[in-house]
Amino acid sequence: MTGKAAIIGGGVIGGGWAARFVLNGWDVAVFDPGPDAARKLEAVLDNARRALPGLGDVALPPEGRLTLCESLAEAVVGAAWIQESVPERLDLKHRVYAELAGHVAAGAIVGSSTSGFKPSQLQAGQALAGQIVVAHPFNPVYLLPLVEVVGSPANDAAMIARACDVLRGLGMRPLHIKAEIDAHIADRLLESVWREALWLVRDGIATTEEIDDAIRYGFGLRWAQMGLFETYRIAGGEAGMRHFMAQFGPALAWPWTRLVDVPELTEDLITRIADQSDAQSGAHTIRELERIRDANLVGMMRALAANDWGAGAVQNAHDAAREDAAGLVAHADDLTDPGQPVLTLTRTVPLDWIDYNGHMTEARYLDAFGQATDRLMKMVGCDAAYIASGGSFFTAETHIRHLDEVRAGAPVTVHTRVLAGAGKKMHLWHEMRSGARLLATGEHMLLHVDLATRRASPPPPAIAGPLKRLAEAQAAQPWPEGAGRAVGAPR
Ligand SMILES: NC(=O)C1=CN([C@@H]2O[C@H](COP(=O)(O)OP(=O)(O)OC[C@H]3O[C@@H](n4cnc5c(N)ncnc54)[C@H](O)[C@@H]3O)[C@@H](O)[C@H]2O)C=CC1
Ligand SMILES: C[N+](C)(C)CC(=O)CC(=O)[O-]
Repeated sequence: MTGKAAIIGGGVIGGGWAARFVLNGWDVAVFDPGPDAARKLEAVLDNARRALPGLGDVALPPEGRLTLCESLAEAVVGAAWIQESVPERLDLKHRVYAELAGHVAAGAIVGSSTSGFKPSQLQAGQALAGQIVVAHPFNPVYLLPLVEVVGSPANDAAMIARACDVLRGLGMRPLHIKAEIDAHIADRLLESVWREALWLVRDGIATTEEIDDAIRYGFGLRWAQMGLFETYRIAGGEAGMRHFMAQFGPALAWPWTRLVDVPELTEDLITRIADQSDAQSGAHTIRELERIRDANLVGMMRALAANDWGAGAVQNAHDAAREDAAGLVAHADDLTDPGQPVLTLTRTVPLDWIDYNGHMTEARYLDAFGQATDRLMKMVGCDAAYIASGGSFFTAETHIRHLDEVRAGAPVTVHTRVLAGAGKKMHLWHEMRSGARLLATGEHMLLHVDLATRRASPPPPAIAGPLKRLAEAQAAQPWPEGAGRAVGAPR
């Protein structure tokens, strides 16, 4: 699902929204009267282009068109989604909604990025009330999937469901919060940790860096993949959550937190925090820190995707929903021209595939060819259900030729030929390209295996049939240059 989105306010968050929409194929119009808006928007987009396209295993659609508009009215013409991302001031947000009222289409959704206002506060006195909904994202909006969606009685359920569908189409994870509350869910949690941290700095107990270390070397990593309660369930040992509650429940009555108290943000405290933060991170510009953060997030989220877990599972669902549009065919018998090499991979080189030479590292060629092999297996019927039933293919031999280099952010495809597919054997030939450039070839011999005995065995007809048909259809193609070759000079 694509269309046109209008972003009102193109700062940290509006810029992130613009990037998420545009990189998912939407046309985007931004209105921001700030003098520096165009430069800041480009800087966010540059970083987003570097990080997001490689996050998933399936290529994103071609980028939409991005326009910076002179007026709010111009930006919202024809927009199906308007995302208000102006500063966190209710009077300002109200002024924006009032101006939108004459220009927004009847079915359009007006999402607000507000960190803390309730939807009924945003909607109060507004002609567009029924169209306004909280859509609270997390920075960087182009990478993090969570978006808190909060409506009020003024919104009908179908509109909220439609809003969630649009957000899912952008690869996001809408969390529909059923009751209105100041600061929604996530900012309540963040605010409580922040308050506690401010006390620790104010009282001279820890520096900003020590507090960050306490998070990032420990529980921050746990939270990133399991959150709070699932983590504590495990901390209760085999007896689980009840035991955890019994052990740590009494601590709730002890002075472990100053949560109800807020330290006064005196000039002295602000200066202390700003100075400590400069000492901690001042060696990097904000844009450099964003790139470091993005590379870390991409690596972590791709690790989560490998386990189909949490934020990684959201990315996998987005990839799966995009397969058709990216030209990937589900089953070999559905190919329009099975005589041609089959598209088995179309993706962007992700940040975590790059090595010290500044190009895609050798192990990732095998990773990419492995993904292509997995798809070919699936296409001939060797899918997850079949593997769970006790059969699969094992790779017996691989020969990769590295012919040209490729850098992060480059689009790559793999097309695959079945050189032989009979009996227990499946002989594959992969060609990896970036555009017309041939980057690598991969030749792989696989054997069908009975997973109970771990021994080679002939595949059942449901797999042998499609594999044989594909091999026969491609047999007329000339033998690929380089196939069957040994490494090094002939002896
Ligand atoms: N910064 C963050 O970490 C997060 C912020 N938010 C929320 O997103 C919203 C925006 O915050 P940021 O992007 O951080 O602020 P920001 O200050 O980076 O950007 C706000 C932008 O709005 C523009 N602006 C001001 N008045 C405008 C108007 N009348 N029409 C159009 N544009 C106008 C400004 O020129 C500026 O570029 C706030 O509601 C905030 O609570 C939500 C999630 C995270
Ligand atoms: C600090 N903050 C309240 C603006 C944070 C958010 O709203 C969400 C985030 O990205 O952390």
